[in-house]
Amino acid sequence: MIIAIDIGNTDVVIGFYEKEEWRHILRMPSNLEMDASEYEKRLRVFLLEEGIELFEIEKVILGSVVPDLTPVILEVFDQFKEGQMVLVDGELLQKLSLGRINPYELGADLAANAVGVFTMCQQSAIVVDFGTALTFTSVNNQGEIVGVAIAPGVQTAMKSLSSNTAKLPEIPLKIPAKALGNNTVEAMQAGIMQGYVGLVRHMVAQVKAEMGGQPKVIATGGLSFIFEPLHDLFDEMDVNLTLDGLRAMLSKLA
Ligand SMILES: Nc1ncnc2c1ncn2[C@@H]1O[C@H](COP(=O)(O)OP(=O)(O)OP(=O)(O)O)[C@@H](O)[C@H]1O
Ligand SMILES: CC(C)(CO)[C@@H](O)C(=O)NCCC(=O)O
Ligand SMILES: [K+]
Repeated sequence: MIIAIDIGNTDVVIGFYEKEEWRHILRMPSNLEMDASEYEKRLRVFLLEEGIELFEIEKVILGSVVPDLTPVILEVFDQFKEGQMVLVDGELLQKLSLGRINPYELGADLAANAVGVFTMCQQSAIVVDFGTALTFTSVNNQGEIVGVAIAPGVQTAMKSLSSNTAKLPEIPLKIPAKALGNNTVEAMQAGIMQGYVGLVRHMVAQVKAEMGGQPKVIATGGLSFIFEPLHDLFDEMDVNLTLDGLRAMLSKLA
C-alpha cells in the first residue's frame, strides 16, 4: 500500500492506494489549532473503521502548501522512517525536471497536478483545480510546466465578499438560471457563479491559445462538480488527480 498526503489550505487529504486504486480516502480539516495527537486520533479511528493495517505500507509521500501544518502531520506519521517517507520539497521538485518554474516556489499540489495529468494523458494538458484557490496548471508534450494561473476559489471568493460587507450573507454555491437575480442570494449567486463560469471559459480559451496544439483539459477539486455548465469544456473530471500525481512522483523518482 502507498499513502499519499495532500495538505491543502482547506483540507488534509490522505489517500490509501492498494490494488491499483485509491481504496480509502480520509479528509480532515486543515486546522492549525489541531495538534498531532488530534490528527492521530482521527486517523486511528479511520484506520480501525476501514480495517487498514499500517504495516502493509511501502511508502508515504507528503505534499503540503501549508508550511505550518507540515511538521504536525509529519509527526502523525512519525513511525515511517527515511526511505519510506518522501516529502515533496523544492529539492525533490527540481529532480522532476518540471521546466522553467521555480521548484522552491511552486505549490506541491500544482506540481502533483502537473505530474498527474501528464501521467494520465501523455500529452499537453491543462488542469483546472477547483479548490481553495482556482488554479490552471499547463504542461507541454514533454510534461514540463508551461505556466500556472491562480485565482480565488469560488468558495473563497464568496466568503471574502460576505466577510467584507455588512449585509451580504454566505450563500449556497448554486448556479442560478439567470445572470440577474431578484434578491440578495440570487444576485450573489449570479455574480459569483455565473461569473466563475465565464472566468473558467475565458481562462481555458486563453491558455489554449497561448499553448497552441490540442491540450487536454482535465478538471479536479471537489467544487468542479457544481459547475455543470462547464462540463463540456473538460475532457475528463478526476477528483483524485492530485493524489495520483503524488503517487506518480514516487515512480518518477524510483
Ligand atoms: N467528491 C466530492 N464531492 C463533492 N464535494 C466534494 C468532494 N470532494 C471534496 N468536496 C468538497 O469540495 C470542496 C473542495 O475540495 P477540494 O479538496 O477540491 O479543495 P480544498 O480542500 O478546498 O482545497 P485545498 O486543496 O486548497 O485545501 C471542499 O469543501 C470539499 O468538502
Ligand atoms: C496556489 C495554491 C494555494 C493552491 O493550493 C498552492 O499551490 C500554493 O500555495 N502555491 C504556492 C505558490 C505557487 O504555486 O506559485
Ligand atoms: K496566504
